[in-house]
Amino acid sequence: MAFLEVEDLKVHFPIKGGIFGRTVDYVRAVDGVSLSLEKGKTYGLVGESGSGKTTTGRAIIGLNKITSGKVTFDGNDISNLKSRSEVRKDVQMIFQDPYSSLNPKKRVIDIVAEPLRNFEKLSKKEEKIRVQELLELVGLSPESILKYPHEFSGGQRQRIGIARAIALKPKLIIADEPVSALDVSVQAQVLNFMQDIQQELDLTYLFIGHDLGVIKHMCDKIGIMYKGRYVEEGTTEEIFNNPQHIYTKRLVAAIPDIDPKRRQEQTQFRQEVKTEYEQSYNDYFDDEGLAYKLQPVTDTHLVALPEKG
Ligand SMILES: Nc1ncnc2c1ncn2[C@@H]1O[C@H](COP(=O)(O)OP(=O)(O)OP(=O)(O)O)[C@@H](O)[C@H]1O
Repeated sequence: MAFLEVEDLKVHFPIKGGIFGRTVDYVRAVDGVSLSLEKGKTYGLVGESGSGKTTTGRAIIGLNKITSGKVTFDGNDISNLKSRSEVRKDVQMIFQDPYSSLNPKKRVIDIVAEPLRNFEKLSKKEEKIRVQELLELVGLSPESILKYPHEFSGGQRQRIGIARAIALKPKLIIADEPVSALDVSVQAQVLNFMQDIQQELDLTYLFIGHDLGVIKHMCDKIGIMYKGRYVEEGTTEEIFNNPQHIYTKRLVAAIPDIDPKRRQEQTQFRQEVKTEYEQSYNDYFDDEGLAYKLQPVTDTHLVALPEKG
C-alpha cells in the first residue's frame, strides 16, 4: 500500500434550483480519480482551470466532502471526516495566493503559531522560540515575528505560508499552485527551497499546478486531469518523453523550448501532434469533447482543448 492512496475519488457538488431549493443536478468536480504516492516523493496534478485539481486536494485534506471513493494515508483510511481528524496534523496545505491566504491584520507570530495553538499546549516563550526557529528554517529573519504580511514580498509571504504549514511537522503537504502568483524570478527560489525542506523534513508532496515546466522540475509522477477525470498518468519521464494521450501531447507540445536544437524537435513534434489531433479527434472525445475514451483520465491546465479543426 502506498503512502497516499486515492481510489476512484468522486466529489460532486449539488446544484440547487426551483423555489424549494431542491438538488436539480450535480457539478461532477472530481469524477473517478485514482492515484498513489510513495513517501518522500512528489506527485503532480496538472489540468486546466476547473478540471478538479483543487477539489481533489481539498477532498484529501478533508476540506471537501467525498461523495464516494477511498483515501488511505499512511495506512489509515481517511475517507470520512472523523477518521481524517486524527491525521489533521500530518497533512497540511500550502495555498496559491500568499497575498490572500495570510490574514493581513495578524502579525507573523500569530499566523505561524496558529496551528501550534490548535494542537500543542506551549508556553508563550516556547511558542516564540518555535516560531523563530521555523522562520529561520524558511530563510526569514527571526526578528520578523512582529511584522505584518504587507511588510514582505510575495516570495517571502509564501515562505511564511510554508512556515505555518510545516509548524506541526506534517508528513504530507498539498501544495496548491504554490508559485503561480509569484514573479517568475522568485518562483525558482521557492521551488528549490521546497525541495530542500522536502529532504530535510522527509516530506511527501501532492503538487497542484498548471505550468508543466514547474511540474517537470518538481514531480516524480504526474496525473493529467480533464473535467474531473484523468486522461493520463505516468512517471515524469513517461509523460514528457512518451506522452500517450493526445491531450497530454498537446500540453507537452506547447512548452516553449529555448534550446535551438530542441526547439527544432519541438516544432516537428508539434506538427505531428497537430496532424494526429485532427485525424483522431473522434477516437478520443465524445460529442461534448469529453476525453472519455482513453482511460485513465487526467487533468491539465496549460492549454485548453481547442475546437476541432
Ligand atoms: N464548493 C463548490 N460548489 C460548487 N462547485 C464547485 C465548488 N468547488 C469547486 N466547484 C466546481 O468544481 C469544478 C472544479 O473546480 P476546481 O477548483 O477543483 O478546479 P481546478 O482544476 O483546481 O481549477 P483552478 O486551477 O481554476 O483552481 C469547477 O467547475 C468548479 O466551479
